[in-house]
Amino acid sequence: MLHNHLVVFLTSGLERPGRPCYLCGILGLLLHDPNINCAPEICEGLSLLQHRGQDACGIVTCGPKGRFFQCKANGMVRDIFDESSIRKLIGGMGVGHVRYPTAGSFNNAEAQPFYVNSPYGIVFAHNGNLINTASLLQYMDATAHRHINTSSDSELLLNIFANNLQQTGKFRINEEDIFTAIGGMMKQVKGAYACVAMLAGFGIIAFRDPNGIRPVGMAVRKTETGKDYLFASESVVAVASGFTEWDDVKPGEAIIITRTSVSRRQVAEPATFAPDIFEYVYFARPDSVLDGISVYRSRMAMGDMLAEEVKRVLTQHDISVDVVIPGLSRNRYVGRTFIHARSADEKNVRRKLNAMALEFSGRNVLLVDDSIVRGTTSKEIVQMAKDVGAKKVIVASCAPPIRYPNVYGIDMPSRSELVAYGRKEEDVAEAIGADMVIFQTLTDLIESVRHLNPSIAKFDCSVFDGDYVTGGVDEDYFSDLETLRADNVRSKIGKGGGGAPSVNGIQSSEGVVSSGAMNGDDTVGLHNTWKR
Ligand SMILES: O=P(O)(O)OC[C@H]1O[C@H](OP(=O)(O)OP(=O)(O)O)[C@H](O)[C@@H]1O
Ligand SMILES: NC(=O)CC[C@H](N)C(=O)O
Ligand SMILES: [Mg+2]
Repeated sequence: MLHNHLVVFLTSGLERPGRPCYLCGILGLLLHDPNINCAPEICEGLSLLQHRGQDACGIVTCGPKGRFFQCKANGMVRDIFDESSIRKLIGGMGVGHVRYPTAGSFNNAEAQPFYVNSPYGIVFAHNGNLINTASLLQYMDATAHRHINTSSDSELLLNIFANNLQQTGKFRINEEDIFTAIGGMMKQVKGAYACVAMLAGFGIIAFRDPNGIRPVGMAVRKTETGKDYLFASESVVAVASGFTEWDDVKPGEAIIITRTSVSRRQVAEPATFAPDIFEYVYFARPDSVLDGISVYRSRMAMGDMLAEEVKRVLTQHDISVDVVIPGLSRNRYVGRTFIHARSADEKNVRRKLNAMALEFSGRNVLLVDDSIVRGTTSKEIVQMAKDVGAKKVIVASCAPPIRYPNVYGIDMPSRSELVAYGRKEEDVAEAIGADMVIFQTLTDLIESVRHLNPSIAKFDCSVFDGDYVTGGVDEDYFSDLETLRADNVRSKIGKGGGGAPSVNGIQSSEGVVSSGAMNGDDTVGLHNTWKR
């Protein structure tokens, strides 16, 4: 009975079209017919990836004479793009991005895709986070003499790529040169990066870091005249747009697609393949299949395993549970508010979820959630259950305690904000006001994902165990990350940033000089305001 309830609860979020969280989504599209504009489809695809990042979004297309057309700014896909801006994005190939920053700031100028004119004209979209930015910046400055205009690690990564391409010294580039350049770049950078790039008048390119931490895959669609190609963070985009043969980009692999050819090559030395397990716990859409693993099925398995653990712990403590939620009713029409202030988040939980007195009153309640990060949500729902008369409140978490920061592209609070940081499980229960908290074990979590594709030997579980698969993450880096995060939170709150930014939309006319409407951000950088 308990077992069934748990499974029902954990899957109750599965029909949701996406989850508010903090990451990035990337997309590339090449239509066989260059006379058909790809922007409407990229826009559709980005809206399917919106759950991966809600801070900024953008599309760059490549039209006749290899000319780029750009529209990007802070805001959600529905805010930035409308019929008029989409119509002006000309060309049959393009790149799209949805962003939540993990490096740099919330500045409009850091919205992606990024562009550099030399060599050849490159457009670039990145999901992930680099951990050796300090030395790379030094190299850019002292050796490569390339200017980086923002604090975004993605702009830096693009320039490292561009510098490697430059070194091939060719008048006209070919696939061999591109593979060589990406291989060179992979030797220089450390961290997580799933990327989609576009070379003016040439084609689109996808590559993934040697550990394959963040996802990206490819799919094909046959048309009457030839084949269209798609790159996307998640397979859900392919399925929704009639693409088939989804194929994950391999760790350390690069794929180049032109109108006439598809070339793929392992460009990095072999390394441990370790996709981020948090994609399965929380981030990815349940209807996606990442690295051969159905997110939906992995979540079902997590529910099964957690149910067993809960039964074991409750029996051990001789506690019985009368009701397992769903007993909270969710308001589906409340979006993210982009406010990180504790009090505001608390209020948001109450706007989103409401406890039903009938289910809770006088009973021992088991509340189940996918994860406990800062403890804001669980603390509030425990209090809500108690307010309507629950006797004992036990919280079960589908993820193990999160005790370490994420350095690979997920915006996680700094260590001191993590409720499980430096706390034993009993202390976490006390901090969130629960009578007991039961976490999924890491072994069970790994098993519930891994059994769906046993060929994956390891997952990045660093937020749970502090083991960073790339190595090279030192104390200085954590401190810098925490300072940056605190600055970003301060500047966002300082701007009174609640509610999705209201942005009017942007477009460039000719060339790639961006123009954009602002959401009150006072730093313009290379991003200009465009009024419709
Ligand atoms: O301990 P916390 O800091 O509160 O973080 C944990 C919560 O954050 C996520 O929910 P979120 O409200 O972001 O989105 P959801 O409604 O899609 O679950 C997650 O599902 C947990 O409920
Ligand atoms: N979440 C992400 O993947 C962010 C990408 C990049 N690090 C940025 O901050 O823009
Ligand atoms: Mg939640």
